[in-house]
Amino acid sequence: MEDVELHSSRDTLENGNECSLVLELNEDDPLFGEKKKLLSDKGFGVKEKIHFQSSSCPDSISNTLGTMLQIGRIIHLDEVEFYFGESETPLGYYSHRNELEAINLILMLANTSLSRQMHNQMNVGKELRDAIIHKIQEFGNRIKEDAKINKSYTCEKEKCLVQWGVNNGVKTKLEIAYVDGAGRGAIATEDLKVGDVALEIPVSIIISEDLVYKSDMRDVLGKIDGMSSETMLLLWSMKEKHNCDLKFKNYFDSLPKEFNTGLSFGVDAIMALEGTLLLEEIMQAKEHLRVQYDELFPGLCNDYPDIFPPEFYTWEQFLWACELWYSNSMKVKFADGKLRTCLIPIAGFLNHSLYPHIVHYGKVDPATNSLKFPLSRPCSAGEQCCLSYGNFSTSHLITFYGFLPQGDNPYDVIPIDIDVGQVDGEENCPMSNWTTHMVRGTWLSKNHNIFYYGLPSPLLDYLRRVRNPMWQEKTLLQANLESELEVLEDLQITFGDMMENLGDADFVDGENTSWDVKLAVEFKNLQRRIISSILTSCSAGRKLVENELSRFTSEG
Ligand SMILES: C[S@@+](CC[C@H](N)C(=O)[O-])C[C@H]1O[C@@H](n2cnc3c(N)ncnc32)[C@H](O)[C@@H]1O
Repeated sequence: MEDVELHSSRDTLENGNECSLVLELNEDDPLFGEKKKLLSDKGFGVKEKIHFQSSSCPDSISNTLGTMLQIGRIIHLDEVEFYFGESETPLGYYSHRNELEAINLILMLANTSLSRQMHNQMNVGKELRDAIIHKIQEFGNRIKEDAKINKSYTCEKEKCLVQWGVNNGVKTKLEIAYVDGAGRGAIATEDLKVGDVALEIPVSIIISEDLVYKSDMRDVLGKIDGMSSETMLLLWSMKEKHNCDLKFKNYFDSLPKEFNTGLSFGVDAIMALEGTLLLEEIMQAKEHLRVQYDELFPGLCNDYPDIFPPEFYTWEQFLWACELWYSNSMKVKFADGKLRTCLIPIAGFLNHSLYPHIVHYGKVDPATNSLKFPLSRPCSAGEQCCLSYGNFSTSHLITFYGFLPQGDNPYDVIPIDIDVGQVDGEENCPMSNWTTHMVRGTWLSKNHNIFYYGLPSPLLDYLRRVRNPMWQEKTLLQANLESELEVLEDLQITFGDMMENLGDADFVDGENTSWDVKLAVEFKNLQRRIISSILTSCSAGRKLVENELSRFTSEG
């Protein structure tokens, strides 16, 4: 899961009856150059001071907010969004995540500004803040998800854990319930507003490397070359889960007996993944873990049987612990500035969503020495409250978390293996910095016109230059249209082959199919849907180009 930090902008205010906020692109942003150019194309600099006045005309605040959002969206673009971003999406914004980040950035600036304002400026600041909150509410209503809660599970172990947490200083506005298709989840017990803290966990109950350093494993593991603190913790948790008297008993008792991630896929599921990159991803991840296990065991059990009892350190238990850490750990930045991978009791019940309520978590508040989970959009009482685990593709979520998220995942990209870097005239190409190329479902793109076709511009520009090094711009010249046709034909061949490799569509018999085969088939169907959308866009694109080309023939 992600550690997210906001440091891309600053705020300021002016004297008099108007306010201003400053939105600034951070110079350390890895996409600084690209974003600077995009901002400039839209008429903005890397540091923009936006003025607004108290006004009886609501349109004025709304227009100012619109301008700030345009800048905020660009500031918060990640690499995938940037790659596909030129034509934005049918949603009118880049992605749900990006939109939520952009609005919350402006809210944070407005709040900070408001806290520093003179009395005569307060109304202006409040007007802006109300408009932002309204915008977030509107956005939230559009993306509301309906999670079905299964009331037949009483969640006794989970209740015990929450009670233990509360006794140890946890503050929560969530209760644990079974959610159809996602195991346990956290449900809001009251209406929660933007900025409300849904859950607060004191550092004292966070499971981090400090516990290993206090254990009898420390000296042995400390002597092993290349031993990471994550592996130490993994080995610690394999033993600790059998320790009935200890502090974290309630936590370990609440964990599933099996995790059902891609790492536990059986042979049938693996075979069902034939033709997909997920097959390779799972096989490589598992091979890596097997090598790691064989390096440590049975050696540690033979040499230190008291510290590493062999019955606790089988391959099956090692895999269980790996799945626990992959699917439940979070990276937390502590007050000392160090980032540690941790298990966090109770917070571990929060499920992932492509439309999350909570995106900024993972940094200990030094004032309270606790980890807070504040809302970036409202959550009504009875609604499941979700996190964003990070900007992950479905293949990553299946391999390490064992689920396929509901909705359109903008990170479901298919990388394209082409030899980059041999194109003449690259210095003239605005997108020449991309060293890898990819595609995703073309339904995610708004622009299906000629020269775009719902496909990413960096890829099309690259392929145009391979075909025609003199290719300059998107003009309806005969030579351009001819190379355009060739590019689309090349793509049709590449993706036609990919579709063929996936074989015929699979069907699952809901009742009799195991969880892993179901997941594998769902993933393969998703791949087919993406590739099919690309093939459809290519043929529609060819028709557009052929139509334009026919004018030359008829004119000639
Ligand atoms: C941090 S735990 C969340 C609590 C978990 N549901 C449980 O019962 O322990 C992460 C696991 O929850 C499940 N999960 C999280 N988000 C999900 C989602 N959107 N859909 C289905 N399963 C999800 C996956 O099994 C994942 O490995």
